[in-house]
Amino acid sequence: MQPVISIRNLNHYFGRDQLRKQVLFDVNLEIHVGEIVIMTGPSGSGKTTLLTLMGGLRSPQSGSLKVLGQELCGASAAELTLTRRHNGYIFQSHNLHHSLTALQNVKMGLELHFHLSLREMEARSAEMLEHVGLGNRINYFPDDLSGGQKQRVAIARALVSHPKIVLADEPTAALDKKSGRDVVTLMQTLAREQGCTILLVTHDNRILDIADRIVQMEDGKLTNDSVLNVAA
Ligand SMILES: Nc1ncnc2c1ncn2[C@@H]1O[C@H](COP(=O)(O)OP(=O)(O)OP(=O)(O)O)[C@@H](O)[C@H]1O
Repeated sequence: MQPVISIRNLNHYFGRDQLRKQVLFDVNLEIHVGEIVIMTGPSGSGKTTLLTLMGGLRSPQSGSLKVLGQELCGASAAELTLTRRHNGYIFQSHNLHHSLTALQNVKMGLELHFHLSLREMEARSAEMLEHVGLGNRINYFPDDLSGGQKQRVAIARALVSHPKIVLADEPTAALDKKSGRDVVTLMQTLAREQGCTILLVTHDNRILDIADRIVQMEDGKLTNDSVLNVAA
């Protein structure tokens, strides 16, 4: 079966001329449908850069990076935008809109899905909030929710459109041990239900066991790729 993400000889540079600095070196990686892959590595090793390239949030410069069969290296802005629509994103600081309720925040995850009516969007968003255990908080604003609850709203927003790929950057960094654990277990359950693929960047050793595979980044290079839950 074709990998969901296929990366070959990917290099990436920031800056120009004398300030040009290489941050990714000859990265090769394949991620398959339904896999949960965790990427770890020291600060500044290039994890977020790689994640944003895979998500179509920045343009790959050299090598090959295919997402769902689409080559992103040399892709147009319109093609990158299309790629972004296949993805759900979850970030460290949840990025919720403070002036919108939980329901309105989740509904934003459906706004590019033009075939749905407003009523359908609201119904699906409410159902998703129910699913993440916040059925009784749908009209709360983010400031009235705990850190773990906010992150669950962010998960609901990322998954409400049933994306094929979920990219998560340090989703537990701002959470205590129990909330962090709850959040990743929830991501794992939803991903299994929806058959989506997760790539999760983390420094949090407490959640490594949810991964099928752990890849290690060091100084812009992938140094290790270990398969864990072979039988899972
Ligand atoms: N927009 C940018 N312009 C210039 N350099 C950048 C930019 N973004 C990242 N870098 C540099 O690229 C390298 C990799 O950064 P990146 O954020 O990908 O690392 P990381 O492994 O995600 O780090 P952390 O774990 O601290 O988030 C670092 O040296 C960083 O300073």
